[in-house]
Amino acid sequence: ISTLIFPSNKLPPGPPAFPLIGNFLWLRTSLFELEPIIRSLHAKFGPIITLRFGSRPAIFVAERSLAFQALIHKGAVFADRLKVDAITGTLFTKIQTINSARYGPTWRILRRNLTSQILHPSRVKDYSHARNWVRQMLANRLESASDSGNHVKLVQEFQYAMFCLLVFMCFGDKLDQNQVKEIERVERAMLLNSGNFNTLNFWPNVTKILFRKRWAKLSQLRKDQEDVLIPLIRARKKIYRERQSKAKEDFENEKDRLVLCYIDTLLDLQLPDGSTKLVEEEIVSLCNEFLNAGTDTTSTALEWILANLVKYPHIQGKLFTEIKGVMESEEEEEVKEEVLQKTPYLKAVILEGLRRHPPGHFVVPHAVTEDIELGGHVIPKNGAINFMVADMGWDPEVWEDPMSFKPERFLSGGEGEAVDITGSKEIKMMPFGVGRRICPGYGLAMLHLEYFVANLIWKFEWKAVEGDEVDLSEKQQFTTVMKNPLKANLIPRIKN
Ligand code: HEM
Repeated sequence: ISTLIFPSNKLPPGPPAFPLIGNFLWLRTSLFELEPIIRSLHAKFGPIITLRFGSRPAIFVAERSLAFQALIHKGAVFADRLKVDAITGTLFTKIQTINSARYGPTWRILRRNLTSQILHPSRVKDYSHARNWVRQMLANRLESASDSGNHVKLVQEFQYAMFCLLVFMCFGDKLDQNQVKEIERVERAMLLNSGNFNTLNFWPNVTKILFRKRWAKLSQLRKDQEDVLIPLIRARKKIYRERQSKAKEDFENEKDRLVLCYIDTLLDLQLPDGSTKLVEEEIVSLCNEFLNAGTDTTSTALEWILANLVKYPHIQGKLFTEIKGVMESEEEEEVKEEVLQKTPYLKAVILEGLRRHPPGHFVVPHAVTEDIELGGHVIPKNGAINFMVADMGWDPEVWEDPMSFKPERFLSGGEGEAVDITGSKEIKMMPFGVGRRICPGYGLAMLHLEYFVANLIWKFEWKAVEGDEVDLSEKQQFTTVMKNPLKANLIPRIKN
């Protein structure tokens, strides 16, 4: 229908579409596989192109100024998501998640709850003891593995550490290792299979017959998640309600002192219609989002950053010297969060990691609330709009020798000095997206990256394994990860 309203010459240009099935490219499952093809189509057709996936046009924007016009100037129009897809519509509850909610009152309430109750800097500070606990645990696990001469799968250790942290913030308590592993298992199973399920969204009535087994697996994975998370939600709800009834009169005061976890904030959340509260299945979906959004992305970034520090020992040396300069003594075990404001080189290393290796090479697809013009073309309401995050951070017009890892570019006099990653004045890089849908967790993510990189470098000297040099090739696995996972020799620096 949109083709009738908008003749295809008004849409951004692209390869011709086949009737009915659309561009054959949709048959490929992951955007990552399409990335080089999309890049070559940009070279041919320009910075904004259209591909057809099924009946829906997919627009790809590769230029920083166009992304700025869309996400900042016309931000309110470009902040929507596409209508609930078949998978979420069939299996999950109507609310879904912040990420998938349409731009409107429900999205606003869910997002504001997360940002003001959990991700607010004062609340984040309340969880510093949890970060210290996870730091110790990670360091111990890495140390005992390196003592035994085994090369641990570092990225799995990072994932587990981030999971412990996010589980703590979600459920308000340390869970034992088995419980955390169980949550990690059901969450990762869904995440790693998500690529296989994408095809189910095309003509669900047909795929329900053609891909019966895939649909059954999807239902099973969702059921596994509910089986693991619902008992934890109920247990926390009991604690929260008991405290509520015990201290009825001064509950409000107690609430101020109580460190709220994500579940607590969801239990009494009022939805826009004023009366309804979230049901358990909806809370499960929001927990899934919280746990997944903050673990895989951060552990992927950690692996890329440490890989570069192993590959370039002079950068690691410079970083260690900076950290040493802010520590009170060489025996001090923890690089405390308070000193992280005094480490500009550390920040430069993290930013360079996110620029050169953004965990997501595309933002989550956006949609527009109404048909709108961009770059002389029409962006239609039924289209999915993708922004090429990696390409923005590799633009040679901004970044000198963009594919090299050079943290110095973020220091005084460099092209990235005082870069604003929220892109509110100009987009130079956008690892967290920009505008109204910008990742609400970016402050927490930056803190986690700075804290863990600083502590891991303070604790160990990271050296390449002889004959097994660091390989920076990429592969897609929900995020863009190292094709050959990082291996390193970890030599403890501090003798306790
Ligand atoms: C290095 C770590 C992280 C990276 C690179 C990252 C990146 C992103 C990106 C690119 C988006 C999509 C933006 C868009 O659609 O335009 C996003 C959305 C989101 N992220 Fe993150 N993220 C990270 C960590 C976190 C953390 C720690 C949390 C929370 C605990 C989080 C929660 C979310 C949520 C809820 C959304 C959906 C926002 C919305 O649609 O309004 N992320 N993130």
